[in-house]
Amino acid sequence: MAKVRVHELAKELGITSKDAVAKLQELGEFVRSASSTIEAPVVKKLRGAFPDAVAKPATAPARPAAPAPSGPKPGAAQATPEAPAPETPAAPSPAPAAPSPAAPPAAEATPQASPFSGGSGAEAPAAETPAPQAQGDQDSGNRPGPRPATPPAAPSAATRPSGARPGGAPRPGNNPFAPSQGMGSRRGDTDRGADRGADRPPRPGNNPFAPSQGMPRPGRRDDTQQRPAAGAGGPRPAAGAGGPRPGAPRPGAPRPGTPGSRPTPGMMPNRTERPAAPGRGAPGAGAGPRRGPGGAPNSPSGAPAGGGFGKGGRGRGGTAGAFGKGGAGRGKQRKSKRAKRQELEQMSAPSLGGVSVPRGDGSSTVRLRRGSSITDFADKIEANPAALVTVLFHLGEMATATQSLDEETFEVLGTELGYKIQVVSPEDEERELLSSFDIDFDAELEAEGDDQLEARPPVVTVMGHVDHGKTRLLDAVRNTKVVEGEHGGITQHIGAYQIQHVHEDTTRAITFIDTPGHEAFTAMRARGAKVTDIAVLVVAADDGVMPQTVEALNHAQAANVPIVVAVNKMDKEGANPDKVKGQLTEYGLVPEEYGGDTMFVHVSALQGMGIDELLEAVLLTADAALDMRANPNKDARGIAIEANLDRGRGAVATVLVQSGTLNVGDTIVAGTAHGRVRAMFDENGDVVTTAGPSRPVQVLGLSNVPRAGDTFFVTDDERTGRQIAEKREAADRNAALAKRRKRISLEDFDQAVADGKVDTLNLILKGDVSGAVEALEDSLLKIDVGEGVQLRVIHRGVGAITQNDVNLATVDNAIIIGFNVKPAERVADLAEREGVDMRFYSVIYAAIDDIELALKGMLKPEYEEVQLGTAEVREVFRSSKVGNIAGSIVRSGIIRRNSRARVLRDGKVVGDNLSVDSLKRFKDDATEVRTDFECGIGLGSFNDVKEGDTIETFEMREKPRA
Ligand SMILES: Nc1nc2c(ncn2[C@@H]2O[C@H](COP(=O)(O)OP(=O)(O)OP(=O)(O)O)[C@@H](O)[C@H]2O)c(=O)[nH]1
Repeated sequence: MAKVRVHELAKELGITSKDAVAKLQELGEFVRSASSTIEAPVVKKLRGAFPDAVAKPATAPARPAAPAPSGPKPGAAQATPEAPAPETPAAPSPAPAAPSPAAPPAAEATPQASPFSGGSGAEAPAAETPAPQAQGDQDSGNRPGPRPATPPAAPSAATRPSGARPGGAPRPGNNPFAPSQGMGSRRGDTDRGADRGADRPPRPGNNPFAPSQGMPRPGRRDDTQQRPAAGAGGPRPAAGAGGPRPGAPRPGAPRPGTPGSRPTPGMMPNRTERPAAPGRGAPGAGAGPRRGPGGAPNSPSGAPAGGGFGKGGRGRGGTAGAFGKGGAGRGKQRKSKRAKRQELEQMSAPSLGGVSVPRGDGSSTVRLRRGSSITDFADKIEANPAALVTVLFHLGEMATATQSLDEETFEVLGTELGYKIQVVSPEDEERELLSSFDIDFDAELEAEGDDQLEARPPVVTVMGHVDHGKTRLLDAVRNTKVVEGEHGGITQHIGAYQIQHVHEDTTRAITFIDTPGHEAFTAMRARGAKVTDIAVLVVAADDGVMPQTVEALNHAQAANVPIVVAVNKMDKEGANPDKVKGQLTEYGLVPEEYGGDTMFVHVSALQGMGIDELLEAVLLTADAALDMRANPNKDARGIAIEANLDRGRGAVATVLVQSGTLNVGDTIVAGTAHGRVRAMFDENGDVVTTAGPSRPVQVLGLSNVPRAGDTFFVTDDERTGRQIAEKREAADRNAALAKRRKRISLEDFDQAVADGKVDTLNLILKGDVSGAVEALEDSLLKIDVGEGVQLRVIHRGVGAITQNDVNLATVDNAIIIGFNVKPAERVADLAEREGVDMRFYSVIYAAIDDIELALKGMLKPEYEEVQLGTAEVREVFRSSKVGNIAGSIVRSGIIRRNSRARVLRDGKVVGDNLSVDSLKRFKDDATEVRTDFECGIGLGSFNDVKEGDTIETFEMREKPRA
């Protein structure tokens, strides 16, 4: 005969299992739980201990003493207030009472069960534990209580064997868990069966833990419990029935292995109760609480059916859901962990604009190349680019994820997120690029000893105010020397030339950059190139110091270039060199006779007077202030001075060798151009085969045209040259994209001031006549600009807007005002590339108004509607896919895809604010269709188009002011 179980005996004796277990322990007999089997002598002992006990039939109705089980449960006491009801119904079944010694935790689990009843059970973690057996019956498990429960119930049944129920005498041979009876494999059934124990208690000998019955081994149960993936998504609840097992996480405590201090989603306030759910406890315990609360609503009588999941779907759902999670296998569980980790990360990240992005510690530096985009930045900090776009938007800047951004924008974003942004300077970028090819010019220079250096000619740039005679002076120098030289005459202009001058009985060479004005200087400086050793500042003696004179000297001084002043037009009447000297003293150029160190030379470019003195002064200044030496015995390095594309010869570049010697046949890379030097010419058009330091030569053989200021050097092979050129090109492209965003524009000037980016509105004024320019400047300077902001005209001039103006605007963040003048196309392109705002006016007051409004932050762009074309609808084709297509003929102008549109019928607007979403010529997509051509026009979701309608297309253009 099968051994009897404690609860069966308890029932027989009319006592609770708990009492039975307690008594047994008292008697010195150790039993693990109410479901433990006991030997005959022990049975006898227990019977002896309750001599008066009257055995009750197993089928007897639940004892009214039912509460007893819940009573002793410590957990019951802790049951959440909302869930008292469940406790009572739970009572009928003493099973959950789990008074068995093995189940002390169950007691605690009970209160934890209450959340089930609380309705949050949908995610009841309880389910996790029994999961192994849940195998796929998630659905049914999710359904409300009345449905037959799913099989994995076994574990719960295990700990609350139905036999424990009062009166639930085991029916021999009846195995409620047996699959053969259509129950055993379904968890709900088992639960129910357990609850229903009074009716169908498992017969003695029936082992609900038997793996053969699809139940988890007790041992496995623990395994399951230890699995961290709390199905409910919250922190693992205390091990269900087992209460907090040693080593098991406290309810609400972070999971082991998770960053303990960080909150988990499950710890969020609205979920705090969930962890208290028992589900993850030992199966039995889990069942207990579930049944407890559940019993009430569904089965007032405490009838088992649905009792265990009394709270209907919630309880069950929770169980099944948890089963589902747990039972769905490790894959699902892992996913859950991952999801949680992500959630955790999200929670620890700052949220701006509703998105979460990782935050830096304020000191971590992120290096970005010029022209980097949000995506590049996101890559570096492992963030979602879209989230960064949102953050930036909330910081008041709009950009797409792939749009190149300028340094300021990155700084704003970086500061917000706790990162220091370091946009690599062009020089650093170049250095990094070259170091990736094992080229380090700095180290090379340092390694050069004095013995390797040889004297080289100074390189001179002539600068000065417009019309003060720069060109004439350069010509004078060249002509004088050419006349004196052996050559028949200079045949071409190559951007630079070298002359020889006898100085203190030695013939010395001087190289002149033959590009008058600031152009070469500013353009090269803008690229970080230093070509000029000495600047000759030309000041017309009859005109004195003018704004561009000041600008020129400012540039030269900023570049640390010594200045020699050529006081020109000395032949003219009214020439007043002393006035010039006096004026320049104010700018730090003090003549030697006044005790300073600046050489002033009186010249007349027109008459060729004072040229030798000027050259003398240049050499003296060079000797005094500079170390004019370079190593000629190495591969050449230098700078491109100017370049052009020649029809017959291809790219022709004038380069100035700065150190080393350039030879025909060398492979060079100059900016984004590369190639082998096919031939070299000097300024006289003569072929040269070598060019040493400070020597300008024209070079043939480059792949394309380098820009003025691009550095060049000799590479070991063509491949290296090509690779460097390509990398530079990519970097330039990015940088150019970054600049597309306007540096500063009138519309956003107030914002720039508010952001502290600027405090001065720099203007460059260009006009058709000097009177207008002066009048404009006077009026502008009279504008009341308010506090904290300044208005500065950094340059004014007569004539078209030149590249030089744009370069100046680039350097000084200025806005160019054109009064009755426009820039040449290439200049406009340059301005576009450099992000320089240019504005054109023909009425002075309009310009003044705009500047005034900009300073007050009130200048906003105005748009006007410009009609593009009209089309007459001839036939409407209906398409379920793309909506109606208007087969039309263009009557005027053009119909352009994506332009705005409206539909007119008998002169009345029947559809407005539309856009030409699709445009076809026959079957082909078209960007635009011209007058008298037929086309198919799709107006998006607007389908109310009819034959005879007119489709009018237009676009909004920024209205020119003035
Ligand atoms: N009398 C006199 N006229 C001179 C002298 N140098 C230049 N000029 C005249 O001044 C005018 C301007 O000379 P440029 O050499 O074109 O002046 P610039 O500074 O190069 O002018 P931009 O190229 O417009 O900046 C010309 O008409 C010259 O003939 C000089 O020494 N004496």
